Amino acid sequence: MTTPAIDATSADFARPDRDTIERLAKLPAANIGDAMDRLGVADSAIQAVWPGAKLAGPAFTVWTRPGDNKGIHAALQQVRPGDVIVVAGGGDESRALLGELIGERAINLGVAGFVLDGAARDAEALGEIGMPVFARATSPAGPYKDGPFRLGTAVAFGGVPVLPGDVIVGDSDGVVVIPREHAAAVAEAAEAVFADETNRRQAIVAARN
Ligand SMILES: O=C([O-])CC(=O)C(=O)O
Ligand SMILES: [Mg+2]
Repeated sequence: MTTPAIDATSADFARPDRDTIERLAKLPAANIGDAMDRLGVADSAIQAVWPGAKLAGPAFTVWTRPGDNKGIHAALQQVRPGDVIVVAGGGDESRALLGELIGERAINLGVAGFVLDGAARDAEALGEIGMPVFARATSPAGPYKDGPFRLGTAVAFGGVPVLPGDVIVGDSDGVVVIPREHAAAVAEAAEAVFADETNRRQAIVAARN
């Protein structure tokens, strides 16, 4: 049996409103995780591949055979500006799923960044062009380009379920996933965590002698 490799409707999923995404983008991933009962935090092995990389946006999901990036090329045909491409790559660290060439194409399309349950390469160049990429590893080894893949399905990413349109936030601590239907409530709760921690920190600093 064969199943279709590309779901033509995969870009049509609902996304949270921009205001909610912008509020989440301003918050530390740690505060967002705390606001979700410490759930929704992807495996901490998945980290920014260049220092200072940050991203926030709705998930465009890709499931791929480990080490194969045909699905990422297909996703670039359908992705919308502001989306984060979420690649469930089976945790494979042996082949880089993307590098600076895909990064440059993503800039042309307004993609907010990539989170990979897999590896990346060209990390320094990705930093120079400012394309945020989070990955489990870096490797100079290139990807296969044969498929199979799926776009726009539910995936498991770093041990966390991700549906298309869920919000992905990544910063220097790692990656969190916010369910789309809870995004506004989580933004509000995480803002409260941030305000509380800011106050507590100021009190700690004020007590310093
Ligand atoms: O060759 C590839 O497909 C991955 C890569 O290094 C790039 O996108 O620059
Ligand atoms: Mg390259």
